[in-house]
Amino acid sequence: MISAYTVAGVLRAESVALQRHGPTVLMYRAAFAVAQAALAGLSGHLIPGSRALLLVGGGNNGGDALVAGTILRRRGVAVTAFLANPKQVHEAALAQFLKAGGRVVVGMENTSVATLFGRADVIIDGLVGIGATPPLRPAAAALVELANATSAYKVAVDIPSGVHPDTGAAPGVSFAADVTVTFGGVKTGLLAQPGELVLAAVGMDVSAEAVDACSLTEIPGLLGDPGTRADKYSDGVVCVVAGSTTYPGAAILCVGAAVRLRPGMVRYAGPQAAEVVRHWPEAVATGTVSGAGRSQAWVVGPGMGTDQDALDRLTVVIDKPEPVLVDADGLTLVSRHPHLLVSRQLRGRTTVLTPHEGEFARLFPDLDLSDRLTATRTAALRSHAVVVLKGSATIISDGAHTFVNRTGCGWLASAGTGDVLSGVIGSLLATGAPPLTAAAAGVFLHGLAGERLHAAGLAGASQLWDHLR
Ligand SMILES: NC(=O)C1=CN([C@@H]2O[C@H](COP(=O)(O)OP(=O)(O)OC[C@H]3O[C@@H](n4cnc5c(N)ncnc54)[C@H](OP(=O)(O)O)[C@@H]3O)[C@@H](O)[C@H]2O)[C@H](O)CC1
Ligand SMILES: [K+]
Repeated sequence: MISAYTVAGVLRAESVALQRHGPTVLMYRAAFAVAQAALAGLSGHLIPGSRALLLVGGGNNGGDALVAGTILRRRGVAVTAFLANPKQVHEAALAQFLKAGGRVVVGMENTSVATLFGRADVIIDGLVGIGATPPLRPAAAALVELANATSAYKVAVDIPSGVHPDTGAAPGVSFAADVTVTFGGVKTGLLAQPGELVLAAVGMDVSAEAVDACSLTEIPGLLGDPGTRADKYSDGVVCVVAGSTTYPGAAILCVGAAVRLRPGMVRYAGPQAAEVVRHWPEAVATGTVSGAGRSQAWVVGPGMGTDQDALDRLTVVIDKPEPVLVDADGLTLVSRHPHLLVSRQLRGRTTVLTPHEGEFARLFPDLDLSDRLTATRTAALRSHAVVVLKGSATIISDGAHTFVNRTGCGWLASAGTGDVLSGVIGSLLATGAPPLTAAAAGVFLHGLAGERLHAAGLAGASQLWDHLR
């Protein structure tokens, strides 16, 4: 997890840095980092003689690309700059680039455009940075589309063009960066972007501007040391209300994650009690929520179905004073019966909601998911809950603070992994950890477990619990 900054914050820090160092120094440092990323992407190619294509817009982002191209040129790379708008270009950077032997191309009617893009080993996107708002204008969008269709290594300067620097929304076409080299501080809009992220310290101090401080140094403290526990109840009991005759697996997965993450006491309440105990003899299982006994946190919803019986179970859990995590079928039921959440809000009780995008859209139909950061923040403010919007970059927000998780891998979107995540977060909630911390740490650990499994050549939700810690 990393700290991120809005454009307004970066610009405030930048104005101080500009006074101290001057624009040329900042641009050179930025460009140097971009050139390094491009050279790293060219590894495997012979650097002298390899081809770089610069997409150059009219602002400083284009200037950065031209200076990076100048540095590459001096390393023997054949560099061509495509000027999106020849009437507006960073003059000083262009002069240096030409002096170093860079080539300039203007205009899409040029017949060699397709060859130019097709032959490039690396493409550097300096069309727009933080001074522009998407969608891209047609000329820039056309260049991005051409670039995205190639297999060249793609380096974005500061932010992939077409992506909103604050929100990550991409309302039109956007540059499909393999790596983004961003300057001074990570822009909040980058957090939810795929691809590698490199932060280049160009000499500005953004420390006063952090909006989303994402540090998970507290994870070891959350997990605790089993050897120091007074007894099995002392660091919190989680009760899982999940599963049904149709979906027994959800109960096993959810309980399993909780048992493996913090093997204190895990309770289960529901129709799969016998099955749960068969898999997890350490769990205390019962058929009904009312018979479950005291717990410090509740997880409700995975695989429980959406029938009357499920609604009855949900209603009992929702009434609990302890923190409640609602997932999966629980979320579907809440979207049909919104008063259930309102009753928790009115009493100031802690709730964590863990929707994927489909469930989110049912819960908050008016929120625009093309801007996932803002949608999650707004949902959290509106529901007085911690909202975990699952996806390739899971976003966790309580409305005031927002975390974006970058651990994980593609197959974590498969069936059952959400049940494991609920068990993990529920188990952390039972420690008494602040709900935002528990949710963010849970998502982080779950992603890490996925990465470890992937590295071991394995996949599948039921393997995840072995790799949680
Ligand atoms: N933060 C730092 O320390 C450093 C930042 N640098 C780089 O500077 C850019 C920001 O540069 P700026 O000149 O403010 O703006 P941009 O280059 O991002 O964008 C302006 C150009 O984009 C055109 N534009 C605007 N909107 C669109 C659009 N929707 N589609 C296409 N083009 C657009 C705009 O054209 P106008 O006609 O509106 O003028 C400009 O041509 C930052 O991101 C860093 O890369 C420093 O160089 C290093 C230090
Ligand atoms: K860019």
